Amino acid sequence: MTPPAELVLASGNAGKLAELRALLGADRWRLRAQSDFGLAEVEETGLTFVENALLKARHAARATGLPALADDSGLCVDALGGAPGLHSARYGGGHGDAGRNIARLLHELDGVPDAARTARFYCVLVLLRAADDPQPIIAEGSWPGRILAAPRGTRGFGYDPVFFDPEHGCSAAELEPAIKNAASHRGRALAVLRQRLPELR
Ligand SMILES: O=c1nc[nH]c2c1ncn2[C@H]1C[C@H](O)[C@@H](COP(=O)(O)OP(=O)(O)OP(=O)(O)O)O1
Ligand SMILES: [Mg+2]
Repeated sequence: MTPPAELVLASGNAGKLAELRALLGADRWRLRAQSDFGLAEVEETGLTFVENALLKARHAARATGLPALADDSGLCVDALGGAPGLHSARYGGGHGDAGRNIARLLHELDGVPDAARTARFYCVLVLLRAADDPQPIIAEGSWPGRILAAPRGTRGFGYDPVFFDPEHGCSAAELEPAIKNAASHRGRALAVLRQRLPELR
């Protein structure tokens, strides 16, 4: 039995690492956190989710010499013209401060009726087999829902407490991790990535 191949996750987000580890399974790939290598986060100067994910994957692959998987994702709210979108991590002013991000989102949506609070989580995954891989594998996934008036649930991370999943009738933060992974933008993107990379099947 060949040992699982090592893959560095080009992310500083513990919630993404946990979900991608669960989604990939430990038998075929050993997903290493970039923090294991003391890697600082790269500045996300891209104008699209794809560009940012490519930036992150290239940076981690170069620094570690390993194949790299990056995730750039965000919450796109229709009533806000798709915002916070690419800027989801810094929407509240800090970086990755879910409390401030949610507080600003609820403020911006104050008075907007339920029917007009539609949104979707969006995720782009990029896998590079090596830093100079000329054919990055790119996959995307989208999860439709709507924004609650107040947070519900304690599971997951980021905007999960205010993201209502109509299919399950609860917030993403009220879902068991395996159920969220089966429904989420990240789970859907990984399913597409698997189809494009035999080694992931
Ligand atoms: O399943 C999710 N459930 C809740 N919130 C989520 C999810 N997926 C992304 N998000 C939010 C978190 C962050 O505010 C932004 C991603 O920003 P994004 O730059 O891709 O991630 P990040 O800065 O947290 O870590 P990193 O860039 O190192 O991967 O969207
Ligand atoms: Mg980021």
